[in-house]
Amino acid sequence: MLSETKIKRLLNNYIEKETSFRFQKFLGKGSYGIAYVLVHKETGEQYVLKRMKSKFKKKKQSILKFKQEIEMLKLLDFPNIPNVILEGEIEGIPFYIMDLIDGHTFEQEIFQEGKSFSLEESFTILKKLLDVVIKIHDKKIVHRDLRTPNILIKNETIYIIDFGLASYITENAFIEKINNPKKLEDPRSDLYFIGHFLLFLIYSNYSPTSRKERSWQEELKLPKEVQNYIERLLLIGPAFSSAKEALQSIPTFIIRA
Ligand SMILES: Nc1ncnc2c1ncn2[C@@H]1O[C@H](COP(=O)(O)OP(=O)(O)OP(=O)(O)O)[C@@H](O)[C@H]1O
Repeated sequence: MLSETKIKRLLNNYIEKETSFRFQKFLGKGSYGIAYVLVHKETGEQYVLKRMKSKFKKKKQSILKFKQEIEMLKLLDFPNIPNVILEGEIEGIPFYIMDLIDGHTFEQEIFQEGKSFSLEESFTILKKLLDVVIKIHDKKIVHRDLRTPNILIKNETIYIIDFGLASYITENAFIEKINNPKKLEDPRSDLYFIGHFLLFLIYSNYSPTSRKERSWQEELKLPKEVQNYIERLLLIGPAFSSAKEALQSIPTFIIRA
């Protein structure tokens, strides 16, 4: 079997000899892939290399899924999504090089930096996020993993990474899998995740007043329009039909002009 150490060495040799990049450091490991930071030999700019884990080498479905991630990133050729610079395969292990987004994930912002966001700031971020998500849905793609570690901010601009769980939008998916919104091949899967993301932002500014377990509605005591809005994202209330509708329905009093 091809070990992770051997594939790392082969990939290292290939990158060093055949491309304009060199390995700099390990970045992180997910369930399917491993990511490294590369440096461009001439410009000194940093990039990210992501490769499939070698244990999936014989799994056709995993290889197809990994290649689909690359195909989607190439389709999403706008600035809020990392650009694919190069793609390839070593010993049957697909990999690709993309732009490094030199910002912070919202997981870092909230849980490491201890940042808190007011209701107005949370909705300003939501608005920017929906603008990007509308463009993704326009390409018939749904991300399906819009959580705080996959949404980044850099100089007030929002970026989305990790399309490992993304799918193409399927007609009628909403009716069929309404009970499992995370897996929906429908824009409303993203809206459901965005509802949770928005709650993380709002909770960053909340200090518990009681030890009792209470629902977010009871704890946050948000204005009724805001609560209804979040309930619609979370599919507790009537679902928005699209990210565009969710954007247009943001309660106007929250964001100052
Ligand atoms: N283009 C990028 N720019 C900056 N950081 C990135 C970029 N792509 C990935 N990362 C970071 O690299 C780390 C690993 O990412 P990767 O997508 O491989 O794993 P993951 O998010 O844990 O997911 P998966 O389980 O889907 O493989 C994460 O900490 C992520 O924030």
